[in-house]
Amino acid sequence: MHDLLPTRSTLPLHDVAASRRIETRALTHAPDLMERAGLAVAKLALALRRGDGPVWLACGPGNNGGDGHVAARRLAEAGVPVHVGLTAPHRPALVVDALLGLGLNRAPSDALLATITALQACGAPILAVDLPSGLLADTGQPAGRLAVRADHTLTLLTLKPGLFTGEGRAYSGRIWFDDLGITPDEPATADLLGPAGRPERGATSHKGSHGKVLVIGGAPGMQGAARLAARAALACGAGRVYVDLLDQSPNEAADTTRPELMRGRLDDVPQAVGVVGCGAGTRIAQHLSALIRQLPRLVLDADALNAIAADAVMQDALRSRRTGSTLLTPHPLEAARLLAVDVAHVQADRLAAAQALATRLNATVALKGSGSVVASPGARPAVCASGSAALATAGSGDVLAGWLGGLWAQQPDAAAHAVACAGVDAHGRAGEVPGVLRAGDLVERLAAP
Ligand SMILES: NC(=O)C1=CN([C@@H]2O[C@H](COP(=O)(O)OP(=O)(O)OC[C@H]3O[C@@H](n4cnc5c(N)ncnc54)[C@H](O)[C@@H]3O)[C@@H](O)[C@H]2O)[C@@H](O)CC1
Repeated sequence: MHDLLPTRSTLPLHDVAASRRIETRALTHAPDLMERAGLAVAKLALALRRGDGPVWLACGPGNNGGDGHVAARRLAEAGVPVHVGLTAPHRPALVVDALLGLGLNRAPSDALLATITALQACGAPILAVDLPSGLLADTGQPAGRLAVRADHTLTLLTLKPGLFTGEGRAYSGRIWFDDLGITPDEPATADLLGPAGRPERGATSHKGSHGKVLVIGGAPGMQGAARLAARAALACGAGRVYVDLLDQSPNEAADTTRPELMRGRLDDVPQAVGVVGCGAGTRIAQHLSALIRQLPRLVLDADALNAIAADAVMQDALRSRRTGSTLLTPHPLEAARLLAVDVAHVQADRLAAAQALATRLNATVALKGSGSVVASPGARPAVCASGSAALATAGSGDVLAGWLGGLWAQQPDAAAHAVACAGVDAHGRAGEVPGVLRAGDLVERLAAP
């Protein structure tokens, strides 16, 4: 059993169907799985309980509840007072939520909601078994109006996508994992991203070795967005970064506080990685067709995505680009516009929405938000477990787009999917601070070795 985040390597995620298949096969040679699960829960409960009161184990009707009963027996054997039931004991030292796990298949009944409310109100820390009860394992959405908000979740046998995307991080608390001694014999449904190294900088390399980025955006009043993207591309290590501001005479400096940045246009650097759309407003629409046609590698963000959502011809142009050469970085509302659905639909199943968009536009999609999803046509999707609410701030998306452009410039042979996975994870890790992170400071944190 170990504390899972931050991840140290890329790990497999398995959805409910895959987890069930793994479990069924494992049971043929390890029939004591539930004993192993219950023991793991008891061990963690011992470490987490606060005070001498009883450990309250709220056990549901299925095997999740079964894990809870085994844990209760193990705790009692260790001399720990336990209370098994659906109503709260006096001053519990810990609550073990073993109401529902993988088997959740409908909105919780009123009776179940009452228990969830009681365990939430009793004041003790909550340890959820496998999943917080009421949270859907595949999507990270509550099945009804309430799910348990756990302080800790010990997930068993497999890692479920819903712990890491959608609302998963808000409900799961600190995530622990015990594989119960079983190696999954089933392909991952998705990857949980681990840290990726930075592009190598050879001892004899020069700026020409590290590629070019062209940032196009910054309409009236929104130049900061394009400048943040450009600074991020520069901080990432791109050899040359050019900015085409849509609100400036070509003779003005790109960014007076960053003299390393240059002015440039598509015709000046036709082979650059394009980072298009940051603070671009509606003006970007008139440039997009040429950019989509000409730039060999393209990161499209913000207003570029909105313009594409509104133009079927542009969508066709995007589809006809070489697979692996386009990277879209929508937030959920932008993804919803591109898919012609509402945001709730996107958030209800972020993995599915990102995959649908990737297929529809023949592009890699980095769907932002808690548990960013990277999806590409024909590739296994990835979920990013890093990041925090500190990133919920103006400009952090511009920084991501620029960072992705900078990474790609240095790895001309990389497909968009690999670039997106590396960049999204690095951005998330740099954003793991308490409080709020200003986007300019995020660039510096990303750049730090
Ligand atoms: N079988 C085994 O040996 C193992 C089981 N494990 C545990 O087993 C769990 C899965 O067990 P189950 O498949 O029995 O599923 P659950 O225990 O999650 O729940 C299944 C039961 O809950 C009911 N239910 C579903 N949604 C409900 C709702 N909204 N309101 C009220 N009742 C609802 C179902 O009708 C069914 O009776 C895993 O999450 C994990 O905790 C793991 O520990 C691995 C080992």
